[in-house]
Amino acid sequence: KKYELQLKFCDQVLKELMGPKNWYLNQYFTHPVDPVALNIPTYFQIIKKPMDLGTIRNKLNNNVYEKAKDFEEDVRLIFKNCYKFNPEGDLVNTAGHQLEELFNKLWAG
Ligand SMILES: Cc1ccc(Nc2c(-c3ccc(O)cc3)nc3c(C)cccn23)cc1
Repeated sequence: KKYELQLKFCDQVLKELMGPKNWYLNQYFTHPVDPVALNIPTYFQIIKKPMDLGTIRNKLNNNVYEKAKDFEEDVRLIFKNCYKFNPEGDLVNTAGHQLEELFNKLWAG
């Protein structure tokens, strides 16, 4: 009840981030990174706390987040992981920066 309104806003923001309009950016972040499928065997040695938009969707649906701040932390973890693994200038790194810009705009309300 207490943070219901905050979490409704999170849902709205997530819908936009994951929406088809932004597929060219979110396509890399909608599912957990699969190191086997992507042939990046070292991923879990580099990234200790994997996160993705699909996992966030599940956590939001299952009321795992108590408040908006917890949701925001997970979203920003996606970008942090992306920049740590994908070198500046790479396709996925650039997509991460652009999705982060969109998130910052949406988050500012
Ligand atoms: C050899 C190689 C190099 C880079 C990548 N990056 C990458 C990532 C990725 C996303 C978030 C993240 O924290 C790390 C990686 N997701 C993808 C996808 C879905 C397709 C192609 C490349 N992708 C994959 C393989």
